[in-house]
Amino acid sequence: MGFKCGIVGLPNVGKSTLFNALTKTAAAQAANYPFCTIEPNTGEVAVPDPRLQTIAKIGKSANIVPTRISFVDIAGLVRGASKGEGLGNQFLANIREVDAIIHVLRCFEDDDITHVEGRIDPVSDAETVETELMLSDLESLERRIVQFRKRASSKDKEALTVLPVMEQALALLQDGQPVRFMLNGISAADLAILQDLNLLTSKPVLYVCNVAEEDAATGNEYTEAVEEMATGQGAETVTISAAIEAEVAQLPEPEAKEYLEAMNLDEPGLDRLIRAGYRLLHLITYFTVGPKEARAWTVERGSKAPQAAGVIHTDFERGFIRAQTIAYQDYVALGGEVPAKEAGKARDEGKEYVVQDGDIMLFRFNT
Ligand SMILES: Nc1ncnc2c1ncn2[C@@H]1O[C@H](COP(=O)(O)OP(=O)(O)OP(=O)(O)O)[C@@H](O)[C@H]1O
Repeated sequence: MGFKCGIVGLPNVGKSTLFNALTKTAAAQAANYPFCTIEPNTGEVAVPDPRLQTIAKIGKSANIVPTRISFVDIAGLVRGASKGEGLGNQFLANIREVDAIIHVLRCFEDDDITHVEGRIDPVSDAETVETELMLSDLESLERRIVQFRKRASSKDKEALTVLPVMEQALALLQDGQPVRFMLNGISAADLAILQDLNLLTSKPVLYVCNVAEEDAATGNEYTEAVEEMATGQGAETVTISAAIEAEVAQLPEPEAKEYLEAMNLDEPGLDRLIRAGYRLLHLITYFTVGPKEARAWTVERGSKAPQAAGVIHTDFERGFIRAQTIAYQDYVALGGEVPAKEAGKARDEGKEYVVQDGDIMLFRFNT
């Protein structure tokens, strides 16, 4: 399916270090040099989900197959990017292709690592990046809206439905606010229109505070400032030390655990980040369980059973008849498929069933 989170931020804030850790590869070079990430690098990562181990144990599955999402390491942005400064245009084009934004903010001090603006101030950095995105959206929307206004005045049906959404987005941008602020409570129809406009600031955002090793468990004054800003926007924040994560990612399991314990961390920050990215993309997981494998599958929140079946195979969607569905809690509490069936907890769901996070599903279909 390919749901993508783009890793965005000023140069030298730790984007590539984080991306490397995420994908456990050296594919994206980390170096103390602005613009070292020139081509966008995309990596797929497994979504950590402890429920998968639990159901695999109950279902006596030989293999565990997690679901995956993609991260894209995007070149650093500088002030003026919307006017083509730095790698401006390329940066903006790359953001256009992702579904959500992981905005990395430098919350660590290190005199050896250049800060493009010469001082550590993550809130101001966030504003710099956001301003460039808003300027780019403003320019593209102002250009496009002229046509729509003309068409709407001659009662063009499409223009009449699209224009109010455009006007609302434009008003926000002119007021110095990102378009995502209109997502709260938006109707499904307007959301579809907004998504078609593909504005940079309409994408959901998650802030990552990249801190020094010693602040990984506790955060610091910078992360507090970022949290306050994020809370005001209704956005999530994840505090992580990209430098530690890059090291942990290289270690074998037992050593990684010891290292994390020594740092007072109960799990890799990356696991928290991946799960937060998954939520940001409005994704949920359903499971299939059998002797061969226990497997997690990704669907968008609100998907119906046939769409979920289609993630496994298009034939499953085309020939969908029904889905035997067991809630995760029931599957675990009752001890598997057979006892769940005996207890009447295996429901037969039809085409209109909206899949719930954690459902254990078995599809019946005609080919
Ligand atoms: N939490 C951290 N603590 C200390 N140093 C860090 C931390 N995270 C990253 N660094 C260091 O900061 C430098 C810049 O990191 P990196 O190359 O990942 O930045 P970037 O945002 O990808 O930059 P660019 O946009 O220029 O590619 C590297 O030397 C990296 O090791």
